[in-house]
Amino acid sequence: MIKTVDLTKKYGDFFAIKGIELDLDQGDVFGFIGPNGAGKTTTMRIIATLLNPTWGEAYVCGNSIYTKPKEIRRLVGYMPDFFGVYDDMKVIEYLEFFAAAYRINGKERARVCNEMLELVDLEFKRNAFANTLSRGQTQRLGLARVMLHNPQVLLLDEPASGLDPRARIQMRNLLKRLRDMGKTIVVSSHILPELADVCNKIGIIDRGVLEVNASVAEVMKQVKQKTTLLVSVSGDNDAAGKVLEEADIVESIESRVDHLLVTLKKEAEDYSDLPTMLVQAEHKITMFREEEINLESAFMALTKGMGQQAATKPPTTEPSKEEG
Ligand SMILES: Nc1ncnc2c1ncn2[C@@H]1O[C@H](COP(=O)(O)OP(=O)(O)OP(=O)(O)O)[C@@H](O)[C@H]1O
Repeated sequence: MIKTVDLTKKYGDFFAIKGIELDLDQGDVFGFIGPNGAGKTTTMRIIATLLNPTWGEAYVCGNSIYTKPKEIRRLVGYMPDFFGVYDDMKVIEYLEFFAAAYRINGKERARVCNEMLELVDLEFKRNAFANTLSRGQTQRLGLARVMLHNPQVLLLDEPASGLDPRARIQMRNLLKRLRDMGKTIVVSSHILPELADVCNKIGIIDRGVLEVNASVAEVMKQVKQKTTLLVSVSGDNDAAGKVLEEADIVESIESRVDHLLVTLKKEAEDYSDLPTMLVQAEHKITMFREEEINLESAFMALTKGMGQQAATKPPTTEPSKEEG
């Protein structure tokens, strides 16, 4: 669906992105994570055919950015991180304006605009002036706009930035809805936890280089150092702890208010003997599960040291030509 090969953009001697290789299938939701200036926008704009790379290739549904940009624009909905809305336009007029630009006419235009307002939960604002919307509502209106021509691919540049927690949740739910519609989505963010439950693949970019590119499950495995189990029994947890201490795979046991925190040795893979040991010692197990990985700390582990080394200063002028 989306493929990039050695995608590189230079400004003078400065590499905004360097050798980016993506391979996304239909229905993939790719969380594109990285600090400010890492190269997320540059990559997305190239895929959207709004910016030429210095070298490398990008394809959307097999169409090359060099030879089939028009086809790509039909297939892609690109939402930039910042976009303006016109001062004197109502929400519905704003959508109708862009629907007309996509040559959606007559009854079809009214139908599509209403459908999009419904999709992003903005029907109640249909007659409000677009410039009076909150940041979250504006972002949702932006999404409605890029969905008007029913693109298969969505490139969303930081759709949740600047939103309060409630609006972030609304945005995340909306992304899930788009995912369930089968869209292929690239969505960028500074932070992994925000995207982890929406995405199936994750890329972490730092100073133009894609440092991590894997499924969410693989990324989690990579950051997971040791397995920790949460265990409790109906009687004396500490007595149960004594039983588990005997197992070779157990590294340490800590007692919490109502459960034990059992950390396994790094090499431990199978811990199915542990509940058996408890049962044989006549303990009744009330809880036995793996502690979920904390996404915040996973992200910190993955991005340790990123963005700290001073990058070569990019020139302030735009030396290469842009189209669109
Ligand atoms: N026209 C330009 N001229 C010179 N340098 C540029 C130009 N556009 C982008 N850059 C540089 O390329 C690098 C990547 O920028 P990009 O906007 O892709 O990062 P980003 O990951 O999207 O960052 P943010 O999260 O802040 O939006 C940055 O160092 C930026 O300053």
